[in-house]
Formats: sequence, structure tokens, C-alpha cells
Amino acid sequence: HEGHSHDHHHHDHSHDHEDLGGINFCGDGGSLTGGCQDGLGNIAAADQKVFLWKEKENETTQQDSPASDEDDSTLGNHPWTHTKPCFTSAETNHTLCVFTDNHFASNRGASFITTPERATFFTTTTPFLDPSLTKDINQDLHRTIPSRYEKQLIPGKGMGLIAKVHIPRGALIMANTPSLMIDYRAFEDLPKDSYRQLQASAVDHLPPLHREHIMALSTHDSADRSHIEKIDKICGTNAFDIDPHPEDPMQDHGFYVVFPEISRMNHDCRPNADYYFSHDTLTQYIHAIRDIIPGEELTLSYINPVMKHKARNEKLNRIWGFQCSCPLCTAPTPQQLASDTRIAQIRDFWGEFSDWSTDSRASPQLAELVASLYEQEKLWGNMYEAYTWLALEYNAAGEPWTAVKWANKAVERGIPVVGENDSDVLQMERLIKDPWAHWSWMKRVRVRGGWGKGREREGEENHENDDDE
Ligand SMILES: C[S@@+](CC[C@H](N)C(=O)[O-])C[C@H]1O[C@@H](n2cnc3c(N)ncnc32)[C@H](O)[C@@H]1O
Repeated sequence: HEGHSHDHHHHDHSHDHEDLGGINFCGDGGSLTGGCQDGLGNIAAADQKVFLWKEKENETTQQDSPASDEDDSTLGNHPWTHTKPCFTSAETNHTLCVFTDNHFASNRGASFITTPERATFFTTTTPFLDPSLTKDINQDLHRTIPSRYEKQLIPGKGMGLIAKVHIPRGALIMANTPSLMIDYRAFEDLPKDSYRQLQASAVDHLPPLHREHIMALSTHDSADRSHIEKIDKICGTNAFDIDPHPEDPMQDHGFYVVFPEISRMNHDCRPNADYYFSHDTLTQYIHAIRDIIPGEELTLSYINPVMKHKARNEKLNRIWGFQCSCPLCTAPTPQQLASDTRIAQIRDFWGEFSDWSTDSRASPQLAELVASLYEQEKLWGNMYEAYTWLALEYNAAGEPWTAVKWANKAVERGIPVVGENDSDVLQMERLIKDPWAHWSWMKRVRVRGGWGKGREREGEENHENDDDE
């Protein structure tokens, strides 16, 4: 209830959206029916006032062709330079189109594959309303600040990024706005052929330099493919999962998002950098989670790092097609078994800290143990969680000064990995200001000190809300 989840920023780096194939196909067996393709007419009929950007009918089925430079943004009062093609699922009746805004982020451009309703929602969010928010974020196509790393061929991994200078823990390494932002609904509602055409058009519509940048990304292997297949493979190898904007009315489908500069970072099970996405700037931020010395490769974990060796390797192999050769995965067997044992312990304790009943084993000592296990495991991106639990457990035990010490550490470690507006970070800031007024104050003492009452009394459940005001 206190809003802390152990892996909420560790979504998989990418999803094998192929797994979703076969559900909710447009028409039977994935074949397109007449009513399936070219949804633009339908959209306009549905709501002519909102969707002023309806395009000329004869252009709507164009697919595998290079981007046209024609800027049709004058067609309506909207940011989109392209709003085609579209496909409508005969089964769900959802229409999905490509929406490209080639002026986004100082003319870098961004392409969305989503429903017209969601595209319109995006235009009401801060990054679209205030162009100054995305002005100098991307430092790849047009650089104004010197880079801290360089791209190099890494034996056995393809390209990768190597630190050129010392990068202190907490430093910003890079940030990107999306190139492609694909509604998961596209994979669910449309047949493969259709969503692949949307993906290719989304890339083709971007400004030329940006488009080349994406086309140069890894497809994992070097097999010969058509343009459309190649783009699908680039998406599958390089996309991150992003949750919906908190105010987006469509909360049940997230996005599959490609950030080309960030995509050059290879995987390590114990990485030196971590990422989070901010909807306020529509930006993925990468920060160092420990000090990095010149010559070290910059790495991210593509998966939740708190998994045992076998599970990690299976997932990496299934989705990205490589055998993990990171230091942890190639350590001598006894060390790997010890690591797996620590992982199992960590996972066993996770639930305890969010359980505020007398059943919970949580205590300051248990939080100390988890912090120690995280440290031994070099899970630097997770340290803020352990510090958050330490702060809460010490406060819940009635030790405010120790609680404030850990809350400060949680904030310091949390900002680079979950962002300054994350609910855990904000909560720790409130605890620092006034531990006695925080909902956690004496919480375990009160619950455990009751006369055999197994559970806390009713009406005491919603501390998070009391605390917010
Ligand atoms: C997001 S890209 C990373 C950049 C990529 N190496 C490139 O050349 O653009 C993901 C792909 O990089 C390769 N890769 C990433 N991490 C790796 C690792 N630890 N070991 C081997 N290959 C890796 C795999 O081919 C994977 O599908």
C-alpha cells in the first residue's frame, strides 16, 4: 500500500511481442478483411471534430515506400506531420495508425503507432505543449555537449559503448526521447503483416538522419531481410517497455519504445547504469549507478536482475538470442550457486516489508540483511529499495534518527534510477522532513504491541493518502 514495489522500474528491456501473435487478429486466421485495412474513413466518420487530420483517401494504404518529405501538418490543427497508414481490427474495431511529428524535440521527430484517441491524448501532455522541455535532451544526432563515451565493436556483443572519462555514480550518461513508440495494442489487435507495415512506415516517415540512425541498429544477427522484416527485427532487439502515462485513460496497454542511442548499450546482469522513463519530458534517462572508470563498457540489465542464473540466461536467450557471458554468468560454479542462494533469500523477503500485519517478519535487522545481500550481489540499481525499507522499518520501530539517515540514502540512490518524482522518493523526502508525522512512525510497535489483535484495526489501512496531504 505504501507504493513501493521491488521491481517497478525493472520492466523487461524488451518483449518478444511475437508471443502475442495470434490473439485478436483482424479477420480470421490473420487475413485482412475489407473492413480491416485503412481505418481513416472510419475515424473521420466516428468523430470528425476531433480528428481534423483525416487524410486523402488514396494515400492511406501506402506502405513500403520511402518517406515523403511532404509536410501535411497544415491539414489540421495538430502536431502530426503524418497520420498514415491505418489498420482497423475487424474483431475489436480498434484503429491503429502511424502518427509522426517531425518537429518533436527540436525537429528530431518521433513516430507513434497507436489509436487516434491515444494520439490525441499525447498532444495534451507537457512534452507536446511545451517544446522547451525536450530541446536539448537528445545528444546523439546533434550534439552540443561532449560525449562521455564512444561507440566501439565489443568482441562477442556487436557494438557497445565505452566510457571515455570517469563517470561518477549518479551522473547522467544520456537521455533520449522516443523514435518509435508502439502501442502494445498493435501487437494484440492486428495481424503480423499489418503491425509490421505500421512499424516500417513509422520509421520511413522520420527525418532522414534520424531514420538512418534507426536503420543502422542491431538486428542481433546479419541475416538478409526485406525492409519491413528488418525494421521488425530492429524493434524486437532494441525496444524498451514503457508504462502508460498516469493520466492516460487507456491504462491496460503499455508501449514498446525504441531509443536509438540507448539501444547501443549491451546487457550485463550486474550493470553499471540504469534507466527510467519520465512522462513529463517523454524521455528515457540513463544514469551511472556506480563510479565508472575510463575504458569500462557502459551496461544496462535488460531483465529484472534479481533472478537466478538459469532464469536470467533463458530469458536473454529467448528474447535477444545471446548466451550471457557477463562476469556473474561466467563466475566459477560455487560462486554462482552462492549468488543464486542470495537471490532466493532476497526474493523470499520481498513480501515482508509491504506486509504491515503481525504476520510479517520485517524488522530493521531484516532490512539490514536485504541491504547487505543487495550489496554483495552488486545490485546498485536496487539499493534505494533496501534503504527505503531500512528507513521505514527503523521509523516503524520508533528510531527516527536512524530512519532519517536511511531515508537520505534512499533519496540519493533513488533519484538516478527511478527519478525525482517517483512516489518512493517523494515518500522518503517526507519522512526526512518529519519522521514522527510519517505514517510509518511506530507502526510495527503499534501493530505488534496490541493485545493479541492479529491485524491492525480497520480504518488504519490508508496511510499513504493521509500522508500525501
Ligand atoms: C539493444 S542491442 C545492444 C547493442 C548491440 N550490441 C549493437 O550492436 O547495436 C541488443 C543486442 O546486442 C547483443 N548483446 C547485448 N548484450 C550482450 C551481451 N551481454 N553478450 C552478447 N551479446 C549481447 C545481442 O545481439 C542483443 O540482441
